[in-house]
Amino acid sequence: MSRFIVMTDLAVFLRQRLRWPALFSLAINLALLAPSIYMLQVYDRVLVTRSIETLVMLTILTGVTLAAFGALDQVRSRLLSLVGMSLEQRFGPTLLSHLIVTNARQTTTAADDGLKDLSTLRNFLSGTPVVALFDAPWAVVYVLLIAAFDWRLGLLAIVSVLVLLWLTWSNNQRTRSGLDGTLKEMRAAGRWADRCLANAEVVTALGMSDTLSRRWAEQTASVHDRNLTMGSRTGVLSASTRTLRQMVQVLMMALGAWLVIHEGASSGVMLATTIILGRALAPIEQIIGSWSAFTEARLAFGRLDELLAKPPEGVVATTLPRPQGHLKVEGLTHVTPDSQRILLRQVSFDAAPGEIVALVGGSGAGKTTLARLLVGVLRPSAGVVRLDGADIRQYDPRVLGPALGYLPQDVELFSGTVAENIARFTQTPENDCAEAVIAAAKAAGVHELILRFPQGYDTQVGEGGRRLSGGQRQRVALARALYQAPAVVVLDEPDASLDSEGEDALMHALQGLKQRGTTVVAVTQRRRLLGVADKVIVMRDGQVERTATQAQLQAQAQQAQQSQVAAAQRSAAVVAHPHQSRGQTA
Ligand SMILES: Nc1ncnc2c1ncn2[C@@H]1O[C@H](COP(=O)(O)OP(=O)(O)OP(=O)(O)O)[C@@H](O)[C@H]1O
Repeated sequence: MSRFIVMTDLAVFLRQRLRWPALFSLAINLALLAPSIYMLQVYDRVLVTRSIETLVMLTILTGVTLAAFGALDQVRSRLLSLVGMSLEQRFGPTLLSHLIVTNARQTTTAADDGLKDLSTLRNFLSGTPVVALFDAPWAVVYVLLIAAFDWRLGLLAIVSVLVLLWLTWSNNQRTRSGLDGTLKEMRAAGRWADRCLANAEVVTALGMSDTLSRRWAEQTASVHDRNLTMGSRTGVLSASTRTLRQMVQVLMMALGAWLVIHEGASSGVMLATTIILGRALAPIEQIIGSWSAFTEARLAFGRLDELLAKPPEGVVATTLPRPQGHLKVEGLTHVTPDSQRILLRQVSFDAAPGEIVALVGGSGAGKTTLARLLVGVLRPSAGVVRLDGADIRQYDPRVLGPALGYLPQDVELFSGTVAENIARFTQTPENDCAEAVIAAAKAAGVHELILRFPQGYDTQVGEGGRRLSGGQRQRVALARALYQAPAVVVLDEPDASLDSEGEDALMHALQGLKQRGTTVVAVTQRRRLLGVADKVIVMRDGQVERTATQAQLQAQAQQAQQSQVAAAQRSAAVVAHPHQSRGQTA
């Protein structure tokens, strides 16, 4: 169905919420006619009748109307700010969830752009340019009013409005693509700076701050150049619009004066129509003056609308029960969405509850990619990951999330306490999850370590978990992966930063998972972990090179040991009886 027929949530929300400010604009624009009517009455009535009483009455009435205008204008601004705020509250969480998922799937390079778009739209709604947008349609009413006084004055007003509208349109055509490009480049430069700041540690240690800053300056310089060109174009247009408006008002006055002289029209009409025309043209002039704000808001709305129009991932009508952990991987292939590079090709294997599968292989073999596909972070280009027979995409994320444990290669914790991180931030005032948190920590063999922290489970881990050491972070993250006893646990190099105590704890944790019937898939390079694996999958260039069971591995190891022993015996025999050995060989 066409998107023009189906109004998206965002469009519906804005349409509903902007109704009130639009209604206030009606009252405000009516009130703004007061000075023109006042002038008309003073010239045509008060000065003719010389009635002070009428003058006082008219002045009081106009004063009251203008005071009402002031109050209404304030309320309208407040309403618009409220719309902006509620926009962020209403769509912020949905948008962030969308962005987290799209960022994890690597289908976008700009996760935070959506939130920036939302604040652009909010700022636009709270600013002055939007007011001009509400006032601009009133130009039609003002022009008709002028025409009601005299058709020639009306004609001049129509021509002036049309010329200004044409200038606005041509400005849009000329700056549109340029502004789009500049805004995109500005965002890319902003993201570059954000990455530099996020990696401040390595940037400082390696003395890269000057070179990276220079790269950022180069990126922004071209944007500034284009901004300058665009700004001067808009500036020229804005100045011509202002001049044109003044000239048109002079012309209006001149035509009015001509009508007064030749046709006996009232001088009140001449002044009133000039003021009304000024009112009609002001919002159009303002729109041209703040064109970049309009373009930014339009682009932000377009992007948000498109993003929010997509149904959120994982919405399923039939909720499947929590899986038991029967994992089956069928012909999994993954191609990067941007470069179309094949990272994984036709990978298949299965694992039963209580089995430990070790994924091994050289750097870049595709182990991490496979781990990401198993937990649904990446979506396969072909093939399927099944849990208890169902494609993992058929599960409601609220069911699948707690049933999965994932320890990524680069562990990041979130600012909060150790307990909050282990509980995946699910604590509520009614449920502090303490029992489940301690159970997970014990299962991960990290309980004692946490008790040694200054505030135990309530220790703040700092941004990204920086207040903990690499090994501590990894062990707390393992507890997070084991929170609420998931059915399947995927561990990407869980032993990477562990000391011998940590390794012992990990081995113990793996034995515990096995006993509890948890399915474990672990990427590893260490022999020790291979010792507890039921199955070892060797990967190479994104493909399964070989699969071996623990029995086969042990048989191989035994064979290797036997052949080593045999070789050693042969060498020993050669040393002891060199002539015999030579004779045998001959
Ligand atoms: N988003 C991406 N775009 C393009 N190539 C990618 C992307 N992610 C990973 N790769 C490439 O895919 C290949 C497999 O990467 P992966 O991280 O799965 O390897 P790995 O076996 O886990 O390696 P390591 O043991 O070094 O962590 C690598 O050659 C990597 O360069």
